[in-house]
Parts: sequence; structure tokens; C-alpha cells
Amino acid sequence: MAIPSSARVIKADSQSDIPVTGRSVGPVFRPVPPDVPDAIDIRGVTFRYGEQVILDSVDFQVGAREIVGLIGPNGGGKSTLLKLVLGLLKPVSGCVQVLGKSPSAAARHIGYVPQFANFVKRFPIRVEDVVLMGRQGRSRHWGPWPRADREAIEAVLEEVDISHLRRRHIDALSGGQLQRVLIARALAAEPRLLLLDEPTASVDSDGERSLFELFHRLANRMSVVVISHDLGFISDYVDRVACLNRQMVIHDTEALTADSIEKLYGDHVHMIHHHH
Ligand SMILES: Nc1ncnc2c1ncn2[C@@H]1O[C@H](COP(=O)(O)OP(=O)(O)OP(=O)(O)O)[C@@H](O)[C@H]1O
Repeated sequence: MAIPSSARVIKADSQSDIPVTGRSVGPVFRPVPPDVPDAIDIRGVTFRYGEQVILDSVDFQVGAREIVGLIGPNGGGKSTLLKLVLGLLKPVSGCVQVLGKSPSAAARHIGYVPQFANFVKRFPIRVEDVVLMGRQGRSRHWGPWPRADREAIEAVLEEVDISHLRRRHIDALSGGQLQRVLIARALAAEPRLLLLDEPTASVDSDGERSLFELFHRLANRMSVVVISHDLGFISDYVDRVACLNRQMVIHDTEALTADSIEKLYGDHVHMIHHHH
């Protein structure tokens, strides 16, 4: 079923009677001009690897300056969905639009933080040089980075709270610190859409809370999609939770509380096993 792009909150029928008991973080003020297109508009998308159907008629919209949590079991298709948004994969059928354009046309406005495990940490490079790599698509130059780019990353290093690590080699960082460096690299590109693939996988719970607070703040100026296995945190900081297990079900997070999450998904909020 196609979902109109104006529908920001779509409740799964089985979840629509979950009681609303409030969120720990209030809604942020995010005025969006009426003519701004959805950051992501996916309609009727089916994707296969060979014969294996990974996404089956998926509809998914993310509005301008909306923050959406993407959850689901291992192998449910979350990373695949992000790769379709990035234009790295093409659907077998259906349509993917990003910021009102094709994914490839919108690519320079997308910030992507890949799964931490895929990052080669032993590369001999300093934090600030990794973050400067995020400027690559915005700036053409030979030799040393222009002053404008160096200045642009100052604010980002500060925002992500890693200014003090700028000269450190990345192989001397903790997992949580490196995660922040990768987020800073994505932000250095000044994206309008930020995609984060399990950005809190390698951080402790204090670090996780502070990262989700950052994502929540970032949604004041960009759209954010964050993959996580931790429903407990997600529900405090996002507008909606999208659950992907080959098909998509969307929850209104105002209706999700720790209790309702437990009722829906069991005690193991880190391990989500459910079938639509
Ligand atoms: N390049 C590939 N070729 C073939 N199959 C693939 C490829 N990449 C992923 N898959 C399969 O597609 C399915 C979905 O993978 P995907 O990485 O999108 O899941 P996910 O929801 O992100 O999982 P996780 O939570 O474990 O990261 C899995 O069964 C995976 O094995």
C-alpha cells in the first residue's frame, strides 16, 4: 500500500492502542517550509540478492528534519535499505527518491556513517584528517586543505565533542571515540540527510545516550535515520520507529514506552525477534 508523503505518523494496526505515557525528551522546534520535499520517499520497493527477497514492497517516508529509528532483526534488510537510499543498490521494482531527486543526484547531500566493524582502524591517519575527508565532495583543491575547509570542521569537531582528539591517530582511539570521528566526517559534508548504521554498537550506555542526544539536536537542521538494536534508547529520541523485517512496520514513538516496548518485543530489547 502506498503511503502518502504527507503521512508523518503511521501506526501499525496492532500497536495503535499502546498508551501514551510521555517521552524523556520533548519535541524539538523544527519549522519546515511547506514546499520542502521528503528526505526519503520509498514506494513499493522490492529488492533481491539473487533469488533471496530482502525487501518486499517496502514503503518508507522520512520528512524534512525528522528523526526516525530503524530497527529489526539481524538480516532484516536495514543496511540494504540504506544502500538503496545512497544509490549503491537499485531496486528490482518500486521507486526511491531522496530529497526530491534520484539517489545518485542527491548523494552529495547525504551523510553516511557505515557500520563501525567495516572501518579499517589501522590506517595511519589523524582524527582531523579523517574529518576533513568529509569535505571532499564540497571542495576542490590540490595540496593542503584550504582555510575555509579547516574552519568548517572546527564547528563539527566541537559539536561532536572531539576537538581535544584532533591530533590523535585513529588507532589510538576507543571504539566510542572513533564512532564520533566517523559521525564528524559525515557532518563535515554539511548533509541534509544523515544515515547512521548502528552508530552506538561500540559505546557504553552513557556514550549511547549522549550520541542519541546529539542525533536529536542534529534533527533541528537535517533529517536523520539511525539504525539501532536498542529500542529503549531509540524511543526516547526519535519521532518514529520503523521496524524492518523484509517488510516495514512503522510505530509512532509517542506511543512507545519502555513497558510497551517490552510487551511488543519481549525483555531483550537488544535482541529483536519478530515477524510481521
Ligand atoms: N552483497 C550481498 N550479497 C548477498 N546477500 C547479501 C549481501 N549483503 C547482504 N546480504 C544478505 O541480505 C540480508 C539483509 O542484510 P542486511 O545487511 O541488509 O541486514 P541488516 O538488517 O542490516 O542486518 P544486521 O542487523 O545484522 O546488520 C541478509 O540475509 C544478508 O546476508
